[in-house]
Amino acid sequence: MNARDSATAARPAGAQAGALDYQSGFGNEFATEALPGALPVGRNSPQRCPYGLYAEQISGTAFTAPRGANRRSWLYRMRPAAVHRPFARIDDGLLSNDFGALPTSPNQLRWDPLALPAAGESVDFASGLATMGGNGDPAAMSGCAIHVYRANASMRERFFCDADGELLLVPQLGRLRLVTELGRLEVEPQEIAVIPRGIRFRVELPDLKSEGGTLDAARGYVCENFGAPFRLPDLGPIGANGLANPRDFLAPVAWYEEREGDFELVAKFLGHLWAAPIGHSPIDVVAWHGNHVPYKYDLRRFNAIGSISYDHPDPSIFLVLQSVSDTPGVDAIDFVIFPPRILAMEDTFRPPWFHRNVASEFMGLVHGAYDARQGGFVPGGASLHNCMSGHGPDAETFAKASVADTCQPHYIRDTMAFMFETRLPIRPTRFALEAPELQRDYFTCWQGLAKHFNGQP
Ligand SMILES: O=C(O)Cc1cc(O)ccc1O
Ligand SMILES: [Fe+2]
Repeated sequence: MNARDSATAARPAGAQAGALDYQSGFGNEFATEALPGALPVGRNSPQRCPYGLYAEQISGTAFTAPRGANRRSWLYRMRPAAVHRPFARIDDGLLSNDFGALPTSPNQLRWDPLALPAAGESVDFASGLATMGGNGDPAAMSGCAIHVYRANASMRERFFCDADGELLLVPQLGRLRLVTELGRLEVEPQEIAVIPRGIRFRVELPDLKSEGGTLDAARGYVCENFGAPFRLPDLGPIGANGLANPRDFLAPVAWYEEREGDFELVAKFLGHLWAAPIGHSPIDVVAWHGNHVPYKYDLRRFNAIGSISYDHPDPSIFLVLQSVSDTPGVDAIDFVIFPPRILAMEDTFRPPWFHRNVASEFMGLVHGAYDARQGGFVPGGASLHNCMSGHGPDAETFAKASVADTCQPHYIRDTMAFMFETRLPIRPTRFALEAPELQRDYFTCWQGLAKHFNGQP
């Protein structure tokens, strides 16, 4: 096997080995080259590209999508993406888009952190994906699947790509180093990454003991978005700044590896996994430009906006990214976070209110504790409150918050919960419903909410 990469070939003077470079801004028209002059100037497809590279376009939206929503990138690479042997079906493992396999109940559901791979088995990111639930259909390009990944091996000879949707990755345990066609990104817990539909990548796990770190395995959550690519929401009366600010989104710079060998390209297509032999690394893009790009975002940079008078606002105030549906004002998916913040509302029951929503809520916890439910929801765990399922603070939280001093600010520190909130109900998979981690007694957290009504005002 012959191997070379662009960090060793073209590291700028003074750049630290291992530290990655990024370009900043959400949805920008980026331009980057790992070798000087590799990016054609003034046209996308010259008769002969510099360095003998091939020009290739990848589109993420319809060619005719309005300019503000249009996503595509031009890649200048050693071999076109077409160069691989035919794909054949492989075992889907715990990945599934069969969302109707078991009846979806209206019950509140919650899971303990999902078990990490056993020491004896080698599981990489692609084979460690387990689907918790989802809705819609990748063939209809609408809806989403919600997965967890549990992995204890880096991908080096295997590459993954998802034709069914873009991948929103939420690491909870251990960093991910995403080596993509467009360059490299490193994300740690409390950061997220988005890999656009179709982009090929492999995942290294730098925190594993086998890689010089301290962990036996990595774990995190994934929202696989079959529909319109995630975008930043409009801010309305909030103004020109706030929530997730565009400049905090980071895209990679061009980076390539020149490797030949007996590699495998795994593709997710129409809900199933396929694999093709490939004789070279597809991470061979020397230069690119465009806006169909992977990106990362540090959730700790989120500018949380809330009530400074009274009442607990709707959680849409914590919207990071949205995937819009065909109905104006109704998102197919909202990615919402519950970051550290200061509660100042006076004469208010400050935690989330009791509620039933038309949208469906899958929640995960990356760090710390969640203010609405004191016990049982722990980092790496998950909950699902589907359309119209009643939920809210547990009995313990209700008791405390009902007598709290609301003349004092309350500092919520050390927390990072998130929600994949979807327009359609989320149907849990067989894996999720039969998992030993499913908390069969979850409903009991509300049973202590006694009747206090006594006919007196
Ligand atoms: O159910 C939850 O804990 C999430 C949530 C939080 C909030 O502040 C308001 C509504 C809501 O669904
Ligand atoms: Fe909720």
